[in-house]
Amino acid sequence: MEVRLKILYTSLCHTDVFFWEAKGQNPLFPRILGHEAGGIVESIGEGVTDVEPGDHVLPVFTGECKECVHCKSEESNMCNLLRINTDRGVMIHDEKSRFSINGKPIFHFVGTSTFSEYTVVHVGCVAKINPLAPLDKVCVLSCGISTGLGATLNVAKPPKGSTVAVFGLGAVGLAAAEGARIAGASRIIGVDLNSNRFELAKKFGVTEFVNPKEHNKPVQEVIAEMTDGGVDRSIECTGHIDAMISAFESVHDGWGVAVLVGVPTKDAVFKTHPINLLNERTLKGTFFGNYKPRSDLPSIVEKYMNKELELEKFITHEVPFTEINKAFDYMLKGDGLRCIIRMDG
Ligand SMILES: NC(=O)c1ccc[n+]([C@@H]2O[C@H](COP(=O)([O-])OP(=O)(O)OC[C@H]3O[C@@H](n4cnc5c(N)ncnc54)[C@H](O)[C@@H]3O)[C@@H](O)[C@H]2O)c1
Ligand SMILES: CCCCCCO
Ligand SMILES: [Zn+2]
Ligand SMILES: [Zn+2]
Repeated sequence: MEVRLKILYTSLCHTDVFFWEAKGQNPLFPRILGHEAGGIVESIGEGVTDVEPGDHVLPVFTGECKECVHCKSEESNMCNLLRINTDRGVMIHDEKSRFSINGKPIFHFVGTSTFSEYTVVHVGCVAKINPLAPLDKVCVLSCGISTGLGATLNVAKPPKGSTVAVFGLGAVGLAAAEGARIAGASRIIGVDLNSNRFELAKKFGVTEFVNPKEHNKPVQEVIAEMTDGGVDRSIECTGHIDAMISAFESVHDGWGVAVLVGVPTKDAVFKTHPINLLNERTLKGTFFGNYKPRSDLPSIVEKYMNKELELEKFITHEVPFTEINKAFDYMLKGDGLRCIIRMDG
């Protein structure tokens, strides 16, 4: 059930950085990071029937076996067999790694490990896509852009004309904002500690900006004042617990819905007074925007091919693989959105 992929393009998501730093995550080294990518099937293993060598594919950090109760549910993408597991550094079939140096194993990362010219993944973690789709563009759909878009369209579901706040204006957050724009939100309020994000955010429909550092009161109070009691929907895309709590407490009582997307540190605790829930605010979360990777990704790629979805505006840098550290530098400096890493260089 495994396939070997030749990775042509990969890009850096902040999740890679969090697990590379391993400050708030369990360390598991040496491991090959990377999970947002595009490539071609180089060879297939026993049991594989859905793809064949030469197919263009997107690997995904959370898979779809199509057999379990989650895969058969219309509401869940949390596959029992292949759902995301950040602490597993081996393949599920034999609990061994497919990578080694001098006989010593190198661990996998979320079943993808795309910072490599070749990688091995479970076929359930591979979405076969239109071979005409440019892999250096659609690779960003294999994580961040689909996640942000889906967090809004599939999970927050803002009604037309509603108000939406997006916390964290990186690629994932701006994909969430794009989802709000597509859904017809009347106001999209961007929240970020880095005011340099605000200019670029305008391209994604963000029209109002709040930097929590510029206020001497909690940002949820600032947003409540701006919106007569709170926004209808909020999406958090930062990975920081303070922003998660603020995103929840910034939605309107009675009907507001907050969606958590950011990857929390292992010791994070979500603290809010229960009355904030009793007042009929709803708190949700999502991996991969609730998309089923193999079933849904091909049609999202088609939306891009049909010019119903823009991806170029999420791509701000490109480097050869030999200069991958520049991608980390850009992200750690908050410079740009997605940096494409070309595996041919
Ligand atoms: N749930 C999922 O399936 C999924 C998928 C992809 C990424 N993620 C997570 O989404 C988050 C965003 O990823 P990204 O690649 O867009 O990262 P990014 O670094 O490009 O963007 C994050 C943004 O959040 C801002 N920020 C940080 N702390 C903040 C705070 N307290 N208040 C307001 N803004 C704050 C940063 O300034 C930055 O602009 C990360 O935590 C990543 O791990 C989750
Ligand atoms: C808990 C890790 C979630 C990772 C999502 C892919 O960026
Ligand atoms: Zn990611
Ligand atoms: Zn399943």
